[in-house]
Amino acid sequence: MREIKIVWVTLTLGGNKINNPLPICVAIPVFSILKAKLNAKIAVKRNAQYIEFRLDYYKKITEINSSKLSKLVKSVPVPVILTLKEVNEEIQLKIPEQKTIELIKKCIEAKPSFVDIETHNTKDNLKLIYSIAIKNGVGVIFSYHDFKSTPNEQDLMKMVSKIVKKCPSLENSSLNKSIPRSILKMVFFAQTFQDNKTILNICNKLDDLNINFICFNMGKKGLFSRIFSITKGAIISYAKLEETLHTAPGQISIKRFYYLYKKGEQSASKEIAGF
Ligand SMILES: O=C1C[C@@](O)(C(=O)O)C[C@@H](O)[C@@H]1O
Repeated sequence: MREIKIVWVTLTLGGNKINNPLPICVAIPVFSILKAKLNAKIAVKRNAQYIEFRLDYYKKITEINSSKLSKLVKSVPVPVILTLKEVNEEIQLKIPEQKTIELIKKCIEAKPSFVDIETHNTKDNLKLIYSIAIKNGVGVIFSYHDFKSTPNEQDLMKMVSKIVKKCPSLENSSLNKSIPRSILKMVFFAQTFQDNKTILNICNKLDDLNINFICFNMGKKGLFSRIFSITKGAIISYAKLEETLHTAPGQISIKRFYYLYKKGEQSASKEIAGF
């Protein structure tokens, strides 16, 4: 029975089986520094390989300093990603682009493994952040989010080449794949289960291009690609710590991520597909 399950995953995905631990990043909304540190520690105990601190949830975000940020960075023994979204509808937050850039500079001073910046920022700002980050030994994740839909494969590939041109460092990201300094992250919203297939095909293409990438679907119907993009070359996928701590639609807990990844059988796929 067990063998059948494993064969099913291989046949369905045609990808690589990832051995334990899975490259999961647990995204932690930072409501308070103390709580965020505690939650990050729990996530690491549950086998998180990366921790993302979402600073846009912090009430006094505009006053945050690099000593507080460095407390977050040092709180766990795994690579830390510091980021903030300029618009967070959940808590009605909107930060102007220039302020976001200032805050990301502060994040870099705290020396995380990565900062994560949205690709809709100007090319000059993306270049500026990348050059400061690299001087400080910090990697950059260039993020694109679509919270409504998943474009078709052709449009997605057009989008990839546009973003790669805007963030030129991505073109060279393959030079040192073992120490990624520059990662392309593209996250979409699945309206149908078919959108997962589109995204997994894009993962294959990005892998062929030797780009360090993260790519999956948000939303309930996007669970399949969230879980299995890592078998298609995506270097990280995202989960939450527990129910109340979500930072995006369709996130599941790290425990459930492991459970569904390991289950990998047809019944699981039905569940993942939201049938
Ligand atoms: O980009 C991502 C992925 C994410 O949107 C998710 O769907 O899990 C969660 C965000 O916190 C993170 O920055």
